[in-house]
Amino acid sequence: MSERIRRVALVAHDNKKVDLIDWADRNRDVLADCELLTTGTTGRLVSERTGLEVERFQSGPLGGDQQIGARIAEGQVDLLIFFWDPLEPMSHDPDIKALLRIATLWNIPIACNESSADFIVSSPCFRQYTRRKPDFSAYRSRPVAGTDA
Ligand SMILES: O=C(CO)COP(=O)(O)O
Repeated sequence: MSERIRRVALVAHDNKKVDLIDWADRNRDVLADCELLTTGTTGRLVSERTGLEVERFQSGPLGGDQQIGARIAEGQVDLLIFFWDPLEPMSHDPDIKALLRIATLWNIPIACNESSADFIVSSPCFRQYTRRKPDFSAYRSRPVAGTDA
């Protein structure tokens, strides 16, 4: 069944927030048609600038990346736009890696900068796409030495 990108997670580090809110403003019409999930400060800035409604989680350092990662694992996110900062070390680096890892694992499209975000929203796949959902059934029931007969 073909689907459209509907649930979009928006996250940006402080040095990239201006880039993200400018991008969101430029793509306001596209995003108005989507459910937006955001980390705390990013969400406040996006909604202040665009007037769009967003579902805001905790700020990244307080667990917001993990909350979005959990939504991805639950199959509730279609696209991750995450303008992370490649020049600054972050206190919550493990959470950032985890978010990027879980999005990769679940085959979610990820844009880490403006150019990639532009490519994704202008792609025909944005409107109609069948994302292959990975099959992890082997992980749910794999045999573990010493525990299985
Ligand atoms: O730190 C973040 C992502 O790792 C973003 O968090 P904020 O949107 O709360 O600044």
